[in-house]
Amino acid sequence: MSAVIEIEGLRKTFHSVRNGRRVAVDGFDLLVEAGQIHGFLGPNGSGKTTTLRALLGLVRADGGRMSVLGEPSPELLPRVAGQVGAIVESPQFFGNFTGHRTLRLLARAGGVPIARVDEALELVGLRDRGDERVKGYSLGMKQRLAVASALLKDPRLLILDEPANGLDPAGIREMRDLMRSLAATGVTVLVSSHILGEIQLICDHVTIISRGRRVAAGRVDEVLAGYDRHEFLVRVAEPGRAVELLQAAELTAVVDGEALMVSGVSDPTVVSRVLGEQGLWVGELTPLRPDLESVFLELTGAYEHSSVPRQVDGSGLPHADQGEAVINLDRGVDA
Ligand SMILES: Nc1ncnc2c1ncn2[C@@H]1O[C@H](COP(=O)(O)OP(=O)(O)OP(=O)(O)O)[C@@H](O)[C@H]1O
Repeated sequence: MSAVIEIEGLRKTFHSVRNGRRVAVDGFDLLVEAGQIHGFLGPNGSGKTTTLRALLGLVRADGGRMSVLGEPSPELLPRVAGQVGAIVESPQFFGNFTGHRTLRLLARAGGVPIARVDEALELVGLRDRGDERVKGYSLGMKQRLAVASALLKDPRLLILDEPANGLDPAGIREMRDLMRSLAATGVTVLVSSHILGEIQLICDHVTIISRGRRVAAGRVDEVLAGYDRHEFLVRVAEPGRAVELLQAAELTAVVDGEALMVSGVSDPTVVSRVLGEQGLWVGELTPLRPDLESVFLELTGAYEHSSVPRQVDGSGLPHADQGEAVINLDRGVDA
């Protein structure tokens, strides 16, 4: 797989008279490969937006190397900007313009064929509503119009910062379906979010950031597997006696309410055999798999209170000595 985004050792500190010195990104690494739907997860203020803005040349990084589609970013980002769609700040649209007119203007400004407007509206499911004024759109429709604007260029890479923000469950579902259908067409998607369930449903890969540092990265199932304690919830008639029997069989078991928890179990049939042999019949034996939320809380919650978050091993991250892509968001570069 080829790298679509590579970030290595990104650093950014903001200085202001009021807040003093604030380290937003502290040696952060990110690798997004072609075809991935990559979730970029982190608590509020952990550095997600700053990372994306630095990647796109909207804020000047203090250190580190970045590339987009093989071009060093932000220096050579313009070379690939036409292949990158990004929504890093919620775009503002004129309420009195229709969705179609909005995209026509953007297409003209960006040198994109007007025929692409209908295609983009189709892709985000707004083809039938394109002639309505934007002020009548729901928030979810406005978000989809924003995605359509990023799709005008027919990008190979789509970067979305918190696209589900402010959406109701139906809007979130629409956004999820949209990302899936885009990925099915071969677009690589990097999506930042703090809505963990969504990331778990949509993304195949994830990078978790805490206090400006990467604390986990990889395939979602592999990241989760790393936190699997092989725990099972067991229901039997006599939990106290069951715990004694399991402990005697050298298993780790504790009473948990009316059930018991057994951990470190590689083969759950051992649990039912040990108990069954003593006449205790197992009524339920449920594996307790970690979800992204528990992993996220463990990684970010715990480290929020430690002095320095652990930086995960950056192995597998090639040095970013190639190029990048830039997005025209009509913004200046923050110092
Ligand atoms: N322009 C700025 N000036 C000063 N500090 C900033 C600026 N932009 C971001 N920060 C600070 O940098 C840190 C990281 O912010 P950032 O917006 O990148 O986080 P985030 O993960 O995107 O958060 P959220 O999910 O709340 O958007 C925060 O402490 C924030 O206050």
